[in-house]
Amino acid sequence: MDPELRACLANLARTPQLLIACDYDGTLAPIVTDPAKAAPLPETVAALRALATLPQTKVAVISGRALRDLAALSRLPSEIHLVGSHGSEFDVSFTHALTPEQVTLRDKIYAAVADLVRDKEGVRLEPKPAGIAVHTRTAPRDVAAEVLAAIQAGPGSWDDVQSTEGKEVVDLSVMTTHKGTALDALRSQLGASAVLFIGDDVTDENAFAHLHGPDMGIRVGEGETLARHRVDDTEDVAHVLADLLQIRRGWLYGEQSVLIERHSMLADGAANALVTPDARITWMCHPKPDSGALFADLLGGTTAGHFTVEPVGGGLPLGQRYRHETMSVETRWSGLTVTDWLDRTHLEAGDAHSTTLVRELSGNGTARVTFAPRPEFGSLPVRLQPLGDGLLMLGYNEPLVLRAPGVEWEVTSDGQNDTATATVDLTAFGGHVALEMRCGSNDLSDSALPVGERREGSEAHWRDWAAKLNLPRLKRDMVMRSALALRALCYEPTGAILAAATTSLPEDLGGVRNWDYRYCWFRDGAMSARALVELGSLPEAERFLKWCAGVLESTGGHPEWLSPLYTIDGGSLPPEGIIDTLPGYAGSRPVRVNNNANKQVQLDVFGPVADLVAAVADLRGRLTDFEAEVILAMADAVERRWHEPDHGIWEAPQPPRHHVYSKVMCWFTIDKAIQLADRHGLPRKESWAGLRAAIAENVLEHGWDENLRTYTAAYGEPDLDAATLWIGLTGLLDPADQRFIDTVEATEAALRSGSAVYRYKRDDGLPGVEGGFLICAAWLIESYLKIGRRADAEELFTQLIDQAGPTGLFPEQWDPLAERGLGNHPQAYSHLGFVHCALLLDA
Ligand SMILES: O=P(O)(O)OC[C@H]1O[C@H](O[C@H]2O[C@H](CO)[C@@H](O)[C@H](O)[C@H]2O)[C@H](O)[C@@H](O)[C@@H]1O
Repeated sequence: MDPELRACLANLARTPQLLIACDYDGTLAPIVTDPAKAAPLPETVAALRALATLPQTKVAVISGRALRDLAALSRLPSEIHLVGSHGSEFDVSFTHALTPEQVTLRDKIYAAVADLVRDKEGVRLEPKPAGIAVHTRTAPRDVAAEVLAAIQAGPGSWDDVQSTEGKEVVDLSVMTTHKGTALDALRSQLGASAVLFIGDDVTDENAFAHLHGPDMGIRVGEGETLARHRVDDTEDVAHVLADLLQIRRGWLYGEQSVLIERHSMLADGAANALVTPDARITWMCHPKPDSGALFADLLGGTTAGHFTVEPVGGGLPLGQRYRHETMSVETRWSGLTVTDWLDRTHLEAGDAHSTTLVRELSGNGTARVTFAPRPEFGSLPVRLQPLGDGLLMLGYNEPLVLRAPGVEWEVTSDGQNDTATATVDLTAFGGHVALEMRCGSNDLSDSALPVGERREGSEAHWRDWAAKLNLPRLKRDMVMRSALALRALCYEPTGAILAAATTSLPEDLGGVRNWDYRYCWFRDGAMSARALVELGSLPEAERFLKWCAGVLESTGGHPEWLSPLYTIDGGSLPPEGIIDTLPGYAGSRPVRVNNNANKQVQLDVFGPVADLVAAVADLRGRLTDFEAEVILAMADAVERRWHEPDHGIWEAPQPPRHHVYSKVMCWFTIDKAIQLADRHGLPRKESWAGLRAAIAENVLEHGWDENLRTYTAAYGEPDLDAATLWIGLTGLLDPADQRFIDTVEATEAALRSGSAVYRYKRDDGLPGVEGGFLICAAWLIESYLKIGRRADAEELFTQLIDQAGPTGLFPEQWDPLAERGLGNHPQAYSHLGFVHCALLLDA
């Protein structure tokens, strides 16, 4: 196939809502002498049928034939829209749409044509609901010319009669529609974002004339045309459709869905990036981790942007690992090692806007490098210009260069975007090449500090930090990796902590449970910082609490009005949106940005923050003024709102309920405030003791279900929730109390399935089924320990270990049947749960 045609098809295949419309005779079916015997090519039918079953893909045939004849001849299934009579007949009851005058006129045409062609050798008539086709293909040439002239001078010239000439046919109709108007109607009816039209005849030119924007037209065979592309015959059409099917299917379902947990994260303390087990940068946002993606291959395949290094000879890597106690990742093949890391130099100089991704290639092999940045999730077409010691990206208002001295690039375009490729013989470079993608810079010159020194400096940051941790003996290295992952999710410039590095990795493969976690939740952030405090590191918690204090200020003295989450800068999130040009991980759509949960009421969020303040004060031995302000604000918020129903920790888009977990966390907040007053001199409020007792009494009475003999998810409702375990984990209920033991057992029975612990099983109003939550497994492990079931705790912990990817990172969830991770990655919840359990079990 012509490469330009293929490139355009590939672009078209990536439109969110595609309409494929084809003419019938001469396009799907080869032209034959007898119109009643025109059958479509079987390969064409197979491709059309398969295309029509794809999501976000519609198929239509727009023919000059009567709809009834088109259906009978083509035998196409009902999911393919058929339009007959040159775009007039959209359904079989069409004849009823003719006015009595049109019926009279059509019958007059039938009679006149019958008279004109009587005794004319080889001329065939094909009556249609709104007119008639006069075929001359089998007539002697002189007879054909005579009949054509007579028709044109006769009924073809009458008022309100439309005469259309095609291949050895003239069509007379009392309707004035044509294929262009039919295409317009289909486009709006089906909500197409782009259209492919394929046709072979003069009548198809009306459809080509109505194409615009990202649409594509293909003319079959000879003849003047408005279509931009041309193929020879109906067999070529079959090839085009088969190719389109393959490309679109790949795009919709994910060309290569690397298991979520197998991705490793690079980080510099502000930015992050994900790398696949075979050294493809598959995810990176710029200028901030919650900005638009520069590489969104993870959610849209290679066309959504990637940066790949591979050996020219191909083959799977020998392995991949983090360089010891750092956030640098090494991927090794025989003769080629790729070392990926994010340079901290700018950040340490106070520049949080710039990010440098360094990819060091070493060895004696030959590597192929493909650089395909696609800013803003691929919505900004870019050009790449070789310049000096590298490449300059054009078409993006953020400067970006790739420094690669001595590397020769070949730049190709797919019509929209440029891609740069290079073959690098490492021996010719002395065994080492450094590729530096500098985001936020157009400087291609050599840095003051050599790459090796910068790597040393960046790695020393992580190593020095890790060296100060109090790590357990149990699974020391994995806990270290979890700690580093949590540290890497901390956004140093503001102190915010991301819930995860990604958006829209699915909780249900192929489903719609895809959310954006690149923000800072009070709950998740506090729990993350708390886990690091448990490991002996205070700065992340101190910075996070400063971030909290900043956000609190923005409530104007109303901490009870806090949103559950904010941007990493402490701002409110814009409304949730969808990137409909991305097909999603393994076809899991939609890809969402922002998160509407920020408008929910979640009254539990004060508890983890209060717990963090208490842990920080205990470790430091003192409470600072701004931490005191934070805890007082949290206690005030609880006092004002604890009695209200809320949306709860899991953010289901459902009416608020009196969630047991939220009430428990309100109790926890006051309990921690009292503890801080006792231990660290926090000014005590008289009301706290009574408030704490009132909340406890309320939860213990209303959260209990006597029939089920368990605390449930919400007052008066029978569904269970793993978060309810916190009734015992906080100490609100003595873990030795039979009601807690019963709750643990009921939770295990209802929500645990093998190695997975589900958060709940109730219908949450969303389609699809999700995996077990790793953090819920951690809560159950802690609960087992609290009720003296150590062996069960150890067993579930071992199962949790198996859910980590090869470089030790955890996603949000686990599918115990498919044995694969689900949800955003790496997920702070999962890592903090793992750290906490390892510390508990190590004791
Ligand atoms: O819009 P189309 O689907 O291409 O229909 C246009 C006309 O196609 C048919 O006639 C043509 O195909 C016949 C079978 O191959 C051939 O014998 C004839 O010469 C062609 O003109 C159909 O019979 C007409 O009604 C359509 O108007």
